[in-house]
Amino acid sequence: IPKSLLRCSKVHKMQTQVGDSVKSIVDPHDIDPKLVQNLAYDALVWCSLRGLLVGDRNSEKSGTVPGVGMVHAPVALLPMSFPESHWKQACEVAPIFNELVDRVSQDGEFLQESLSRTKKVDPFTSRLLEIHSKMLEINKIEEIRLGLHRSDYMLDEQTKLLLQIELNTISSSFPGLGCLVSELHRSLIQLYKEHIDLDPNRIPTNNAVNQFAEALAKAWNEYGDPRAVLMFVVQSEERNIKTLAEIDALGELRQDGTLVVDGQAVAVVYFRAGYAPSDYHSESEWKARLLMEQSRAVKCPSISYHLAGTKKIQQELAKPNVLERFLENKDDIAKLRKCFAGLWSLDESDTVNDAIEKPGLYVMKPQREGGGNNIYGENVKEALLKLQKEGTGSDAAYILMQRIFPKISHSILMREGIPHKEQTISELGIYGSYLRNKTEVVINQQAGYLMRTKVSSSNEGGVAAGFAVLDSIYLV
Ligand SMILES: N[C@H](CCC(=O)N[C@@H](CS)C(=O)NCCC(=O)O)C(=O)O
Ligand SMILES: [Mg+2]
Repeated sequence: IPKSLLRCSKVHKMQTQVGDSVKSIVDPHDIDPKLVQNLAYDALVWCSLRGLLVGDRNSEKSGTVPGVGMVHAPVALLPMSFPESHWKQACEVAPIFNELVDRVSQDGEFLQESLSRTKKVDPFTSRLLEIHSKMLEINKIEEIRLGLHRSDYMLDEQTKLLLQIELNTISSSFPGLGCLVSELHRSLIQLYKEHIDLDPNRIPTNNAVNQFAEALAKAWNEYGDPRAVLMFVVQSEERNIKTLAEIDALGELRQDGTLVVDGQAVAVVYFRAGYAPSDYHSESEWKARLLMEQSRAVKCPSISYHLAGTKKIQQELAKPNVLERFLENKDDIAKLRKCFAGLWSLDESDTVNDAIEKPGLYVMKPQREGGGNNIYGENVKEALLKLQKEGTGSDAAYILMQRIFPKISHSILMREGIPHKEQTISELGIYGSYLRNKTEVVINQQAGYLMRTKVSSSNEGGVAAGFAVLDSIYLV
């Protein structure tokens, strides 16, 4: 570190009482500006060398030619402090949520019944349900089931409750980049240990990408055909993998149920697309989805896993006595219930009226994935009044959820090479991997984490959507 820095005063340590021990955490906004510049520079070099990169929206070549038009991923400069007790709680419920998704996925009647009114007013979810119905009609059994989930939480400041935002069962983003951010922060703290009094070991190890890859590989192994491939389904303009349209054009189903695409048998289909209406440009994509679902290939997710991850199912599972339908262990049920935020259908008129009066306390959610779809603040009131006026039953396309208010923290967000001091809130995602073959549970584990930090004034969260940055956690 340049000598000039060594004269910097030690970074303020903000003493905070956590439980009975005094822990020191650094307030990033107190860090000497010169030190911030050096931290930022070293962080950018690290990102460049270690592939903590994303496509650069400003470069027209980005996304077409490998390695061209990249920029460092939007990251926080230092990790976000997070209570160790809540970290442990989030890790502990991961395998229970994995098992719940699997049990729910096997209850076709529950899925169809819970989504029956949504089916009438939400064309996209209706198409998914049609594929699911077809599978029920042919009594399709998915013997090998693979789930690569991410359960997202916010820590409610007032109640200190860790509350689940949603459980993603399809295309759970950033297992790869999330691991790298933990390593970046550990390296920076190590490098600047003379100036920043933090312990790199308080950043939990994050092995999400390897654990996801291991689950995909083991699913391929369970399928049992060494010549068969693992196929990623992605949005167009990506390569070496397939879009839904290509699968329709190149895919076929053999008599024995083997899925063959472009002449190759497919053992595992891993969806990193197919979760949004925009992924289905025509009937071609829907035919591809059905073709894959009808096949023996292991789908990640299957149509049932996909439906089990809808907000409507999340809301139904939060109703009294519903978890008891799927899980036996009372302690497990209690652990899940403890992290359920308020969740209501729009049939509950008291709640709807309260949301019209106090819209800021609610989030209104359609059955959509991929970010940018939820309704906040005054827009909740307008949307509810509009639905009441229309009276077309379209309210079944939405759920209402308690708005969670996490603690506002100081953070320095790196965007396009520039550090920005911001007031932020964060959302912790815990990855879970689950692999089952008939009655054998081959994998059921917590598989790393993703911390996303965004400017506190922003309603939407997504990193890809450009609101949040990738972060890691510092246990306090
Ligand atoms: N391009 C697709 C993006 C897939 C996607 O949006 N996934 C949802 C869960 S469904 C998600 O994880 N959203 C949080 C990521 C963020 O904050 O931007 C991919 O990566 O496969
Ligand atoms: Mg989601």
